[in-house]
Amino acid sequence: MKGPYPDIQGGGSLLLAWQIRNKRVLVVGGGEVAAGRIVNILNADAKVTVVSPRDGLNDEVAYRIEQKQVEHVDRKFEPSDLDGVDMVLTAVDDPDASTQIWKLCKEKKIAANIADVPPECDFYFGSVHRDGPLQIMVSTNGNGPKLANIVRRQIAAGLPKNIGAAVQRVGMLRKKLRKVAPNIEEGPKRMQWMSKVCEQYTLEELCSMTEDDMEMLLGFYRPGTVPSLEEVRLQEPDGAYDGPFLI
Ligand SMILES: C[C@@]1(CC(=O)O)c2cc3[nH]c(cc4nc(cc5[nH]c(cc(n2)[C@H]1CCC(=O)O)[C@@](C)(CC(=O)O)[C@@H]5CCC(=O)O)C(CC(=O)O)=C4CCC(=O)O)c(CCC(=O)O)c3CC(=O)O
Ligand SMILES: NC(=O)C1=CN([C@@H]2O[C@H](COP(=O)(O)OP(=O)(O)OC[C@H]3O[C@@H](n4cnc5c(N)ncnc54)[C@H](O)[C@@H]3O)[C@@H](O)[C@H]2O)C=CC1
Repeated sequence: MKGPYPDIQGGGSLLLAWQIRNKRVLVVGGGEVAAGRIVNILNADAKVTVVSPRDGLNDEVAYRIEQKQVEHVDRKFEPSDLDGVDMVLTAVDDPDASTQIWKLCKEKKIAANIADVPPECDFYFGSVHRDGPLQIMVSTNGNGPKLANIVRRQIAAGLPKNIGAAVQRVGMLRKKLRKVAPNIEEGPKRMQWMSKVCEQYTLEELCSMTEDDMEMLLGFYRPGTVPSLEEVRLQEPDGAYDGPFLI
């Protein structure tokens, strides 16, 4: 019999938003695959070290090194490279080296992605769409990386143009709200109010919210009710809003 709870499908992977900021990531190899990995982890503000002989670097990786976006160790991998490292990504054209690194990572319990050996990966990369603070990742769980890319681009094409900006504005408002209603016991009401703002305002309205609008809106803060943005702006002393009601 079908129960009231979600069915378990199994066989998937756990998609998470890993907070790797300021953690140390070791990239072994400096070719095309490494270049893609480096973009992903720099976008998450990690501290990146690339171990790869200089003559094997592709142009993009060489550029990252030259710009000091990553540190570079100009030689092949050595086990001591794993000291103090939080995550390892290998992208080398040498299966024996990959396997050696994977074994060492297992011993040291360091999470690793071994680009050429899916069964040895603790996690896979996915195809990621990024728009400001919004990220959308598509995974086919190893079945079809190119298809992941195609699905991701299709999803991105269907998104509202200003969705990233709306997310950024909502982030600002949530931060300010926590200052206005900081107490833990206010949590459920605060969350309901925030959900209501997101549902009630259009994306255009969310994007257009200035800091003055936010301060004024929060001045109205009463759990359970959300005034329209028009009402909020009418209260602003600097006449920030000159819509139809001001005539
Ligand atoms: C398992 C996984 C482990 C991992 O690397 O994390 C893995 C493994 C392998 N990929 C291979 C090939 C290709 N990979 C791409 C592209 C991407 N690969 C990515 C992820 C993943 N690749 C993980 C599973 C993700 C999932 O299933 O959803 C993406 C999504 C993310 C990223 O790499 O950052 C990125 C798109 C980025 C974007 O769109 O933005 C292309 C297309 C291209 O290059 O244009 C091709 C050629 C076409 C094809 O094969 O589809 C091969 C060699 C196969 C062989 O030798 O035949 C292996 C090894 C194997 O399968 O044995
Ligand atoms: N997961 C994925 O999305 C994909 C994985 N691959 C696999 O990833 C691997 C790397 O691919 P590419 O970047 O295109 O190769 P590449 O040949 O462009 O680069 C390999 C790099 O590894 C370096 N290297 C080799 N041995 C090393 C060692 N012992 N220590 C440090 N650096 C070392 C080389 O100097 C070079 O910079 C290949 O095995 C390929 O089959 C390929 C395409 C996609």
